[in-house]
This record gives sequence, structure tokens and C-alpha cells, in this order.
Amino acid sequence: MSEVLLSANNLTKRFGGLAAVNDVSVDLWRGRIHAVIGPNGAGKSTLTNLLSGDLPLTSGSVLLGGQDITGWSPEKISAQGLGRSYQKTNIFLPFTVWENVRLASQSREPHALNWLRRATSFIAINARAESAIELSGLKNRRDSIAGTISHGEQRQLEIAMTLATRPQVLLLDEPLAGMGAVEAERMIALLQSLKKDHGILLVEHDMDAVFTLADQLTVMVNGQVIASGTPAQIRADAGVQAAYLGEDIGEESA
Ligand SMILES: Nc1ncnc2c1ncn2[C@@H]1O[C@H](COP(=O)(O)OP(=O)(O)OP(=O)(O)O)[C@@H](O)[C@H]1O
Repeated sequence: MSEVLLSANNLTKRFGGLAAVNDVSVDLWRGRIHAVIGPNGAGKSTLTNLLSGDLPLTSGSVLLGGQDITGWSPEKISAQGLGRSYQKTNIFLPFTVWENVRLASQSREPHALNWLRRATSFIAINARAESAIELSGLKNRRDSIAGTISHGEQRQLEIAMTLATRPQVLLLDEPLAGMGAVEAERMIALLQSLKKDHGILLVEHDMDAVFTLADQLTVMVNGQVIASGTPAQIRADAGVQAAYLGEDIGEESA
């Protein structure tokens, strides 16, 4: 049974005279992947930053798990159950996969550890880290130095670090960027496996992956939503065809 985990209503973000995001609404459901697509500069990253609290809204509101999180800090939003992968910037390359994920898991602890809480907290931190490594398919790389694993595995590691914070909602900004075919296939399988327990917002330029993964799509152009619907509806939309003239929008050619 699906459940709305995040509801973003009429979000607008202005940078001076530019409305980078203009009256955009999106819902994220447990068990569904909602892809946001659009040409460069459409406002996809800005939308992600508004949902994660990394940018303040000009107007609009965001509910996460029924709680109004509008105006909250990224840390507070993360603690409320929203996980966002930050492309590579959070990985400590000289540390092992395990150490990276464990640090991410530790960041979820509400208070500095004191001697009374220490034993149980350590167990919980380690359990979250182990489970995130397992879920992200990195068990065989657990003790590898992060700087030595492949690009695709580093992207899996970013997801593992996000999962270690036990989010309900995942915001994924171009998880397939820079991947070869084999790595992309592995990432697609990983995202499909994560969908069951999470609501996922996917920003991705790889249209084959988007149309393979998405249950719902929102198409943005110049900050505005020009279409929203199922993959079949989006493929058939004349406005979307026009916006992507000359580009592949996931037609089933393969
Ligand atoms: N901090 C900022 N200050 C001013 N303008 C910004 C800022 N961030 C983004 N913009 C502008 O807002 C618009 C939307 O940018 P955004 O990065 O959200 O688009 P995008 O759809 O993610 O593009 P891409 O696919 O290239 O990543 C662009 O015109 C961009 O130049």
C-alpha cells in the first residue's frame, strides 16, 4: 500500500529576477520513483535543494511524514527522514567503505555520546552501517579504501552513506552520471531494490534509465512544470516532445 511521504506544494525560488523554480508541486510516495527531468537550467537541482533545505524557499511549503518542515535546516530535515546523496563530496577517499558509512551512521545520533549511552549507541550505529553496506551492494568492498574502488562503487557508497541515516525519502541527483553500461545496470537494480521501502526523487539525464525506473515523471522547463504523469503519458505529450525536440526521451528503441 502506497503512502505519501513527502508533499511539496507550490514551491517557488527566485534568484533576483529569475524564477529558477516557479510554482512547482511534487509528491513522493513510498514504493514509487518520481523522476524530475528537463533540459539544463530547468531548475531540477534547485528543486532538490529546496526539498533538502539547502536553499531557502521564496514561497511554498513542504510536508515530510505529515510534518511541516518549511524553513527547517538541512540537518533537521535529515533527522526527520530525508536523505540526500551529495555527489562524492561527502566521501573521505583515504578511509575504508566501512569507515565512511559508519561516520554517516554516527551523524544520525542525536547527542554526543556519553558514557551511559555509549554501548547501546555503538551497537545501533554499527548495525545501521552494516545494513546500509549490505543494501547498497558493497559488502565485498567493505574494507576497501574508498579512493581505490571504481567510480560506480563510489556512487553506491554515496547511497550507502545516505541509507545509513535511515531515511524514508531519498533525493538522488544524477546517480548514474559518468557510469558505463555495466555500472549503470547495477545502479538501476539498486534503485529498484530501494524503492520498496522509500519514496524516491530521481533527477537524471539518462533517459533510458529514467523511463526504466520511474513510476511518475515531472517535466520542468525554465523553472516550470510543463507535464506530469506516468512514463506513457509523458512519452505521448506533445509539449514534452517539443521541449526535447531532437532529444531521446526514452522511446523504446532498444
Ligand atoms: N545560486 C544561484 N544563483 C543564481 N542563479 C542560480 C543559482 N542556482 C541556480 N541558478 C539558476 O537557476 C536556473 C536553474 O538552475 P538549476 O541548476 O536548478 O537547473 P538544472 O535543471 O538542475 O540544470 P542541470 O541539468 O544543468 O543541472 C539556472 O538558470 C541557473 O543559472
